Amino acid sequence: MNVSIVGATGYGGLELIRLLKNHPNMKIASLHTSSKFDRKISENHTHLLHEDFVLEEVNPEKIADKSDIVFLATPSGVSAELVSAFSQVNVKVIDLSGDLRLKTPGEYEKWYKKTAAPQKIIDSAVYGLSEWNAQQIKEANIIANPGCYPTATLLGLAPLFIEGLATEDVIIDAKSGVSGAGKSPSEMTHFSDMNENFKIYKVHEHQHIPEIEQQLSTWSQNMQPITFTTHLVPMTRGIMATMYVKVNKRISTQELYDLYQTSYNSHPFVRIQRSGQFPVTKQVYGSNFCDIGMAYDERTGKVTIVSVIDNLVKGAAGQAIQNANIMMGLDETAGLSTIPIYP
Ligand SMILES: NC(=O)C1=CN([C@@H]2O[C@H](COP(=O)(O)OP(=O)(O)OC[C@H]3O[C@@H](n4cnc5c(N)ncnc54)[C@H](OP(=O)(O)O)[C@@H]3O)[C@@H](O)[C@H]2O)C=CC1
Ligand SMILES: CC(=O)N[C@@H](CCC(=O)OP(=O)(O)O)C(=O)O
Repeated sequence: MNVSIVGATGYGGLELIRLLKNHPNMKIASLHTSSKFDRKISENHTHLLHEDFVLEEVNPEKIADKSDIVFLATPSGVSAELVSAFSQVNVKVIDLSGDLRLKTPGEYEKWYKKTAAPQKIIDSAVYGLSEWNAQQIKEANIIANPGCYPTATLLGLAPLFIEGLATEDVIIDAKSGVSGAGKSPSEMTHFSDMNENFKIYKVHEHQHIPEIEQQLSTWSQNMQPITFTTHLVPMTRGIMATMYVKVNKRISTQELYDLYQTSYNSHPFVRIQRSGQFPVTKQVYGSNFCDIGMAYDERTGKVTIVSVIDNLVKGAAGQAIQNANIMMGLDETAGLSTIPIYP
């Protein structure tokens, strides 16, 4: 089947190209951006030196003529505008931005400070947390691919919430590599400001707070606001979310491990660390894995959970392809079974 990528020159789009190159059932039919039309993608991205793709402008009808699926790897605000046109032609949409994730347009406008997509489109978009929403993803025409931090966080919290063990006291302390901020340089990501530095940012105002709360509230009736902080660390890729959850009964670390193993044993991209051990970001680098470790603290009655992903793969392009596989009835691992890059 054929696919097109809008936003192909961005970090998420380039990662889609890298992964789709080895996909056994999907072929890239066209690449699109808002600039550099008719130029080869390799002109600016020399790692693609021998790839012949020529960049095109965005024309939904022409894209639908060529492709079965379009990936929108565009900044927030863009797909809210584009998606209506795509919904009127015969093509499935996977949106990597935050535009279609929040079910209430007012919430989107409050956190993203942009105009929301039409309610009808938001209603029809399925939240693409692959491991927990596969049934709906199979039937969807529009997927809202989860954010990078929410992917790591929600996969790490799901078993505790679904099992009814979590209480209202949830703290999520998350860190990201700089590619999470996209390709445009800014003061925050400038090398000399970033190198040998460690920064907290968007305190109490990160746009992923409502996304995480929205999904947690589908698993738990008495959801309370979460504490969620984000940090930028001097590495290119990788997210680590360290989570602290007060549980409503004593549970051993071995029992927790058994719960997580059972929850994820049919999900090839979630790997549970040996009991009492914790993952590092490098063990998932360049791969679609989410690795999780956890332990119970007898002194506080809290569980510490650590979840790591590559923000550009499981946090963006990889999960988008996993969702495309599920939507199209393919093996969910198709094109994604690469081993992480190490060292
Ligand atoms: N980076 C990450 O780790 C993650 C990103 N995301 C989300 O995925 C989306 C893409 O992120 P990322 O790749 O990092 O962003 P980048 O800023 O790196 O890339 C954005 C891309 O969108 C294109 N673009 C911008 N405006 C338009 C437009 N009006 N029409 C068509 N194309 C347009 C740009 O093209 P050009 O400049 O060539 O015109 C560029 O190719 C964002 O919404 C982001 O929040 C989600 C999870 C993780
Ligand atoms: C390191 C870094 O800056 N990361 C970005 C993640 C952006 C993102 O993925 O945002 P949406 O998917 O919600 O558009 C951030 O914290 O805003």
